[in-house]
Amino acid sequence: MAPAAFGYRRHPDQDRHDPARHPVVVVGAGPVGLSLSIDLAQRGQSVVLLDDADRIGEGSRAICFSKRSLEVWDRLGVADRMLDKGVIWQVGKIFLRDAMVYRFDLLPESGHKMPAFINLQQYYAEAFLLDRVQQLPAIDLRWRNKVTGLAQHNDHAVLTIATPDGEYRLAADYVVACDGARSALRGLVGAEFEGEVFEDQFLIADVKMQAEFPTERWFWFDPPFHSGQSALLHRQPDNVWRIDLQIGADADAAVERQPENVRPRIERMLGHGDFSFEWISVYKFQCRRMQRLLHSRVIFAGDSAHQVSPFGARGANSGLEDGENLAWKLDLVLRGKAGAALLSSYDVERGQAADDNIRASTRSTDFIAPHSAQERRLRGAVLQLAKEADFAKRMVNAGRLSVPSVYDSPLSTPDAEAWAGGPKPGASMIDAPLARTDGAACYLSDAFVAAGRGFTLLHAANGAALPDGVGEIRIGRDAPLRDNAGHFAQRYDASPGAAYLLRPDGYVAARFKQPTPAALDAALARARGQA
Ligand SMILES: O=C(O)CCc1cccc(O)c1
Repeated sequence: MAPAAFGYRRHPDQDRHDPARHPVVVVGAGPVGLSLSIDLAQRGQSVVLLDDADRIGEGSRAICFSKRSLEVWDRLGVADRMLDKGVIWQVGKIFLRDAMVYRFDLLPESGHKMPAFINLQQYYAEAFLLDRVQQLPAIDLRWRNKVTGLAQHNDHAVLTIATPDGEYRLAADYVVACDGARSALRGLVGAEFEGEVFEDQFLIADVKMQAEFPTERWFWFDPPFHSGQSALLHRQPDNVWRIDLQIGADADAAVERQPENVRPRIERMLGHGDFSFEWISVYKFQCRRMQRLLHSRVIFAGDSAHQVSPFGARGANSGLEDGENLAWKLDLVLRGKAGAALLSSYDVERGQAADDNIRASTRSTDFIAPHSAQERRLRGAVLQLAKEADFAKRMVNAGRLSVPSVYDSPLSTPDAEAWAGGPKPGASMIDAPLARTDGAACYLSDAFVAAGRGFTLLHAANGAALPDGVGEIRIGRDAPLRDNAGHFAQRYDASPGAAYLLRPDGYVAARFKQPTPAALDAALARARGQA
C-alpha cells in the first residue's frame, strides 16, 4: 500500500512571540501517540499531536494486535474497522524440522467480544486511528513538526519545534513522548536505554502471494528450508504474509536485505517463486528500557520507553497499554482531581509491565538463539521431548504472546476476603457475555463503555450506595443486565452482593464480597492516588 501523505500547515502558534501553552503535547503520531491522543480527547482534553513526518509509517512493522489492544481500541471507537480488515487468529503451531511438536490456543473459551489476536499491517491501524483523530476537533495534529529542543520548568515544559517554516516554541503542562525507539525526547532528557541487544539477526519479509496456509501462527525450529535456524509465518490481510527468518550474528544486514538475496530463501521455504515483496528489513532483538518513564514534565510511552523482540508481539501492544494506563491519570491530574502520586503510579505500573515483557522476551530470545553449544543441546532435548511429554511442551518458548501484566500497585486495595477466582486487584477486567432486560445480547466490555469509562462499580446487584462520580454495572435477576449463562458469576467468583471497583482503564482497583460505603470510599481514594 502506498503510504498516505499529509500536508504541513502553518499554525498561528508559530507566529507568537511567547510560546503558546497547551495542557498536553503528544509527540509521535504512531499507533501509541494516536491512540493516547484519542483517549485524552474522548475524556475532554485538548491535545496537540506532533509528528516529524508527513505520512503514516511505511512498511508493515507491527502486525499482531492483542485482545487487550482491541479492547482499548473498542473504547476508542476504532475496533470495528480493525476487526473488519484484520485477520483473526488464536491458534499457534510449533514445528521441529517438519514435525509439529506443540499446538496452542490463545482463547479456548467463548463469550469474549474480542478475539485473541488480529494480524493487521501497522499502516492500516494508523490509517484507521487517523480517521478517528479527524473526527475529534480536540486533537490538533501538526505534521512535519520535529522536536529539537526541550526546557523543563517547575510546572511545564517548553519544546522547540522545527518546521519547514523554521523553528517555534510550544509550552505544555505535560509532554508525552511517543516518538518511537529513536526518540528525540529521550535524548533531550538525557536518558539512556538500559538492557541487552542480542547478537542474532532476523530477516523480515512481507511477501504477497496466494497461499492456502491456515490463519495460524507457525514457528519452526531448524526447518528443512532454513537449516539450523528458526522461522515464523503469519498471515496478514491482502494476501500478504509476514516471514521472519533467523540469519545469525555474522550475517551482513546490508547484503541480506537485498531482494535478490532474500528471494532464494523464500523460494526454499515456499517451494515456488510466485510471490512479490512488499517490505524487507533486518533487525536485532533488543530487550531494554529507560529506568524511569517520568522525567519531570515529560512522560515516555511505547518504544521510546522500552523495547522488546518482535517475537511475542509485546512491542506495539505494550505501548497501547501504556497509553491506556496514562490517559485517565493525566486527565484527572489536568482537571486538578488528582496529584503527582497518580502520575507516579504510571511509572510504577508500566515500569513493572516493561520488566515483565523484557523478562519474557529475553527468555524466548535465549531459547530461540541459544548462547552456547550446551544451551543448544538442552534446547534440542526439550524440543524432542515436547512431541510426547506435556512438561517439555511447557518449556518450549518460541515467543509466548503478549498478555496484560498484573500490577503490584499502590492504587490497589488488597483483598480482605478469600476469592476462589476472578481478576484480583491490579489485574485487568475479563469480558463476559450478558443480556439486557429486553433479551438483547451484549458484553461486559460494552457495559463498561456505557457506564462512562470512569471508575465503575461492577456488582452482582447488592443495593450498595455508589460513591460520588462512580459509574455502575449492575448484574442480577432484577438488574439491567442478566448473567443468563453464568459466565460473569464464574469468571468473577461473583456470589450475590459481590462488587468489583474498576478503574477507568478497566483494571480492578478493589473487590469485596459485601462492600460497605466506607470500604468503597477508601478504595476509591486509594485508586485515585489519594491514600
Ligand atoms: O508471532 C509473534 O511472536 C510476533 C510476530 C511479529 C510481530 C512483529 C514483527 C514481526 O516481525 C513478527
